Amino acid sequence: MTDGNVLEVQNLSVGYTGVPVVRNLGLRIGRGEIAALLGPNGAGKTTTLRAISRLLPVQSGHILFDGEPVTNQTPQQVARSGLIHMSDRRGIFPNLTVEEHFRLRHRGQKINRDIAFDHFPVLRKLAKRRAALLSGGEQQMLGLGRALAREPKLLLVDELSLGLAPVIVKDLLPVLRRVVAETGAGVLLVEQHVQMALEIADHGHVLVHGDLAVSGDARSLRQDRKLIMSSYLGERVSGEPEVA
Ligand SMILES: Nc1ncnc2c1ncn2[C@@H]1O[C@H](COP(=O)(O)OP(=O)(O)OP(=O)(O)O)[C@@H](O)[C@H]1O
Repeated sequence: MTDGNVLEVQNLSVGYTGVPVVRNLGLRIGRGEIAALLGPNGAGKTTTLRAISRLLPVQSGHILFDGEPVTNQTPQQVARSGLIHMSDRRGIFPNLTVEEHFRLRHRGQKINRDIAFDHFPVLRKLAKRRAALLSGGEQQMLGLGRALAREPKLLLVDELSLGLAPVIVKDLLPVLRRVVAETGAGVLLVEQHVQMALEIADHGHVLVHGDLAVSGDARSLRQDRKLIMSSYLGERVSGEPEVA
């Protein structure tokens, strides 16, 4: 394993039909690190993930994955190099069994089912069950298990918690901590549960209306709820937030 950043985003602007919704974004993720990308609805979090996994064209700026510029690469190329995007749609096929999900290739890649089953032993027991009959939490384990089974160097996770009870999310998030510790992968996590995300992340970034409002280490951000809240509300966040 070499030192350095698994992801470096420099001055990234990206959007739709030529109109940027994220502007001049900069962030880095080192090997074995988790970064939480936070912010209110419509801030541009999903758009940022889609640009990094090359699903959206970049308007300006650079994306370096594992030290290599990937701004001109396709989603297939970056996925083959280990940049795995778990979208909020989860990649679940209701009529396929759990086991069949691991026989599907993803963008031509083989999937190592045992990695998923080791992280989520319950999936082994549910191997013959159709995905449509799984609970929301089990489906999310399947989606995350499938992403992990592709042995990511960088994993982008969009709203793992979508539609799930907080207690289930609390069980799922620590798996990411274990994965980065064991494999040296990096994770960029978009999450609505701010405190939970900051508990497992190393760094936090708050995006508001497409601009980075706050960046810092997760522990400090966790202790500064006022700063996070005022940034979500689009208030002044440089220096001391103005809190009544
Ligand atoms: N396909 C699209 N075409 C045009 N505009 C879009 C498209 N997808 C998203 N947008 C707009 O881009 C902006 C950012 O959306 P994005 O989904 O990235 O935000 P988000 O921070 O992920 O929010 P949420 O938490 O609600 O998912 C929003 O104003 C949204 O309406």
